[in-house]
Amino acid sequence: MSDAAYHHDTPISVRGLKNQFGSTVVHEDLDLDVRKGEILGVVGGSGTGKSVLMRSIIGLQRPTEGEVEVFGNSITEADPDTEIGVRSRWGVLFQGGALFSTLTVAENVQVPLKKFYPDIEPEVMNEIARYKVVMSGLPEDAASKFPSELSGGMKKRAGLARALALDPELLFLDEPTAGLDPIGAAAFDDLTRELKETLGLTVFLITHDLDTLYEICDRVAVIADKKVIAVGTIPELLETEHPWIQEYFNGPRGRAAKASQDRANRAKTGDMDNSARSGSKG
Ligand SMILES: Nc1ncnc2c1ncn2[C@@H]1O[C@H](COP(=O)(O)OP(=O)(O)OP(=O)(O)O)[C@@H](O)[C@H]1O
Repeated sequence: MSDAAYHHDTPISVRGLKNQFGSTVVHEDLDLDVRKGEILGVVGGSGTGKSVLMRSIIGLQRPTEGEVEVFGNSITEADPDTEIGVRSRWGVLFQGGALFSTLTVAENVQVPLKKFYPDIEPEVMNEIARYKVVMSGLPEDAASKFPSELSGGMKKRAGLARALALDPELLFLDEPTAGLDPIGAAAFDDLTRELKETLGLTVFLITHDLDTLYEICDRVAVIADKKVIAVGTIPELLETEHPWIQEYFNGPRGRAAKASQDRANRAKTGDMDNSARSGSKG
């Protein structure tokens, strides 16, 4: 494949990544490609460095070694201008939403707009913010509320509205369903899938939620032993012998999530009307 075609099909490419904090090596020789238009689930035990990987990709964490490219631009060696250009092409939902508590939801959504397009008229800013709020499944009146007035699920949606502010091509979600009840989590999964389909987004999604993996992820990358040890569809992953993968997907929670998806698939084809979420949370 030519370089240009590769970058077009592979918006994120990580090669030989190393991250070390003091004497603790979190990543060593980690490689990962994210394909255009996919939802890639990223899993791994606690502390395996999923968030550090995401921070390395979006340029918040300078790696000890290795190369990260986003849309063919080096993040690791970016000069400040390219970095800014690339940054406007992605949106990030951090763990817990990370909203500014002294700003309303609409003002939170406007933070990236003001940073990248400071000359937009205030009325247009307000209009865009309202549109993103509704697109994220919040009632329109949520725009004027403060984060403290929102439920956990609404805060996630507000964080998502902010992540969508700049019409990104790439969306980073760090444990979006953590702390949501099973119905709220399923609704958030549906929204993620809908946004991917309607906006053509590529999604990098860190999760412990097996239902999310089964329901919406096109492929799953597994982090263990400081690397991405496997990446593929869940059936492909199950063919590998790695004990962590086997325990994760074939353990009781993994089996419950699979059974729940099988039921949902049968319901879709009319066999049975039961699409209950397994409720398994990591
Ligand atoms: N800025 C930092 N300074 C020192 N150590 C750090 C820093 N950031 C992360 N770490 C360490 O790197 C390791 C990986 O952290 P990270 O938050 O990426 O894990 P994770 O896989 O996202 O975990 P979890 O599933 O629990 O959220 C942890 O041991 C953490 O303490």
